[in-house]
Amino acid sequence: MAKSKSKIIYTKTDEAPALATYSLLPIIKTFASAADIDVETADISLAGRILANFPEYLTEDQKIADVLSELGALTQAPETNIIKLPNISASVPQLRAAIKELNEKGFKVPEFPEEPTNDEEKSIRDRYGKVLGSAVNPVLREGNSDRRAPVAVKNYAKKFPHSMGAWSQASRSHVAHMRGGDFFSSEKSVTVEKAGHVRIEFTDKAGAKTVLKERVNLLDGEVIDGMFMSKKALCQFFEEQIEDAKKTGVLFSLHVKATMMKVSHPIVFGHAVKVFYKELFEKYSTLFEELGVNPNNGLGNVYDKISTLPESQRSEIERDINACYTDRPPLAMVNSDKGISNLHVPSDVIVDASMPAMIRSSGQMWGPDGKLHDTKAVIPESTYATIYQEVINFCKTHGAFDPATMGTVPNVGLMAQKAEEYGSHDKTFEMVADGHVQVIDQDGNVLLEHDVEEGDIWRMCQAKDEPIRDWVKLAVTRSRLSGMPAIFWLNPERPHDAQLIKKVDAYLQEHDTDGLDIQILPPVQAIRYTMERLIRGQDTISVTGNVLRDYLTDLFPIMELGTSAKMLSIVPLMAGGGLFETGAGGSAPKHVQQFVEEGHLRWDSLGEFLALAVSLEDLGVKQGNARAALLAKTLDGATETLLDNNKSPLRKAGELDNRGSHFYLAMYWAQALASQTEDAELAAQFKPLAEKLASGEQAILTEINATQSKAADIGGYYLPDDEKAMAAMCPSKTLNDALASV
Ligand SMILES: NC(=O)C1=CN([C@@H]2O[C@H](COP(=O)(O)OP(=O)(O)OC[C@H]3O[C@@H](n4cnc5c(N)ncnc54)[C@H](OP(=O)(O)O)[C@@H]3O)[C@@H](O)[C@H]2O)C=CC1
Ligand SMILES: O=C(O)CCC(=O)C(=O)O
Ligand SMILES: [Mg+2]
Repeated sequence: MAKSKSKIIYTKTDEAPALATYSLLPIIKTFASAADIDVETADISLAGRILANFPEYLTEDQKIADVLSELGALTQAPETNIIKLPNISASVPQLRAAIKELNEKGFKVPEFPEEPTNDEEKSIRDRYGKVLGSAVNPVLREGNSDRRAPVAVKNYAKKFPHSMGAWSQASRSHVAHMRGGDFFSSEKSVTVEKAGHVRIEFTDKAGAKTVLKERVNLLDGEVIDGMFMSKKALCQFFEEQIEDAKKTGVLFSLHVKATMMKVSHPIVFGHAVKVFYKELFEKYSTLFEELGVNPNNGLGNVYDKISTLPESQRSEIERDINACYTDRPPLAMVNSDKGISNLHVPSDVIVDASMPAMIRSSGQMWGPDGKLHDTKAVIPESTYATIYQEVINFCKTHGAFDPATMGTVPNVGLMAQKAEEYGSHDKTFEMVADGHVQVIDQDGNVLLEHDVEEGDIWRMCQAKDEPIRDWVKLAVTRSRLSGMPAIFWLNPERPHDAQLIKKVDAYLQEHDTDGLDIQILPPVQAIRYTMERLIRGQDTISVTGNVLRDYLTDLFPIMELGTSAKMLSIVPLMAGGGLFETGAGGSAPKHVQQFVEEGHLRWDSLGEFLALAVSLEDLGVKQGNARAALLAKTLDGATETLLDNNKSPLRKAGELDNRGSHFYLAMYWAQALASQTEDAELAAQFKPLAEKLASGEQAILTEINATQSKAADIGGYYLPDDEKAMAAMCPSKTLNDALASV
């Protein structure tokens, strides 16, 4: 029987990585075809996902398949090999902007009904709910997370350390979190022995019952948690922190994850907006109600909604917005030139990336005056906020970390099957009245319960047993392979962690841990221990739940490497396949802005190079494709050469950018293939390309440079025009012709 072709699925996403793909994919396809590998693209962009969910609004030729669901199904097949680039986890303002662009391009998808008034609108709202926020990653991540800095990348960072802002002991920057009334203080957790199901029920003060969720299926040994955040405590906390920032003269900044925690965090964000602009929301409560202002979408939503009002009324409101600032502390700014603050939209400041960026800049953020200032970083939920204060304390005592000498902190993260908080969205509810929430099993036993008040955010989380077992195994495997200690960041005083610790203790027995240093420490101690080692150049694996996975895989890489985009980010799928994520960062919206204005894309595709190499290696091992293995080896060599020769993109127009960097990768890869001796046929195939690229170097760079320092037209933001984007991203005829000749 003929051996079936190997296949890599390469995702088409959004913003900077999508732009980079126009330039990188032709190179990847050229090389992969030599090993008989099909590289198939899969559109999981925000625009693509909107179109796939509303076929009946589209003409026949506008319809596209629901690729995300197809990929989700494929994660269960052992031969699956997916390269996943970062995508937009859309906030409501982003979703609206994408819908508007699609409408303008003739795709008649419906408006997003924020407050549906009839069944049809409700159904549209629900369907958009599947597109909103972090809607891709949880579908594809059917395995746990293995994120680390490859040795070559780490060595490069040590040799050419990026800048780190100095820390002063006099810094007044700090983290503020709640001391009560948050999820941490109300968490309850149980492990269910046998598979079954639960329902979530709310009973109001008058005894009337509402079923919040009819059925949640549970597997043997599943850990479930219930918890809530008190609206009163949260708003009081915001009030106190705003006052304190004003009194002490530091910037006020809010760090949440409204994109990934797509139900609970927009509500938290909205309360911050309402408290900060209290006088405004009080004075205009009726008008804002009529206009449909939703503070959960930020102050930007107020500006949007009042834009239709007559000039005089609008300027009065704008004056009142400005008046709020006199009694309030200065806000941390996203763009001080344009007056965009931290509270403008919920997707501009995302805690995983924003806190490390602040720590890297001496604990400071940009103020309204366009200067850096000490900052109060408000992270309401205390469960994980405490680790950032530890980092700040550490930097104040020891100074900034030094990328030239510091060790590394890889992460093994519990992530599979929507583990923990990041899978809680369909079980998160904003309480409509005071009352009582219960989680009741199939036999009528109450497993979890809480007294709640109107406006509280209640949620249930799940962590399944098999993923936990697989996570423990991955931690042991990584510790064995790397020789590094592995620390489970679990707090015995936290109910959920106490359940996990029992399982970790039990599952560790299934492995040979002789000679390994495996410990369980609460997060605050774990980070202290890790940092003490880190400044001595020692490496420590963090083994964490899903939220800390997210936080730490930006925090440490941003300090160690300058960006988390340079991480190897592997998800060994539990069904046997592989999901290879390209770094741990996001889709870098600022880079697109620069490309469109200046024709320079500073996006570094190193994450893509690394992911491609492990994806090829996986095909080599699992499908016995020797040429794939050779491509992997030579690609790794080419990436190292690229780093050694400093051919990563630089920041300014006129310097080497993403496209130029891709050219160098292609040249080094072709040269590595041409000079290897394991496969003479392959060497002969790539020799002419290697020669053409080497002799064409100046011409290629000149052709790319000619497009720099001027605006680039990509024909759209959420749905770029393929032809225009391709032309903008592949401007070198010499390079295009050379690739086509293979
Ligand atoms: N896996 C996924 O799908 C993920 C998706 N996201 C989504 O991405 C979007 C943006 O998120 P945000 O929090 O701003 O985080 P990003 O990681 O996208 O951006 C923060 C900064 O990190 C730097 N950066 C990130 N990637 C690269 C790269 N490849 N090369 C060079 N620099 C890079 C850039 O710094 P500088 O500007 O200094 O160059 C960038 O401005 C959001 O929609 C978010 O939901 C976020 C995380 C993961
Ligand atoms: O899915 C998302 O919204 C972000 C994912 C992320 O930040 C991560 O995996 O590190
Ligand atoms: Mg992250």
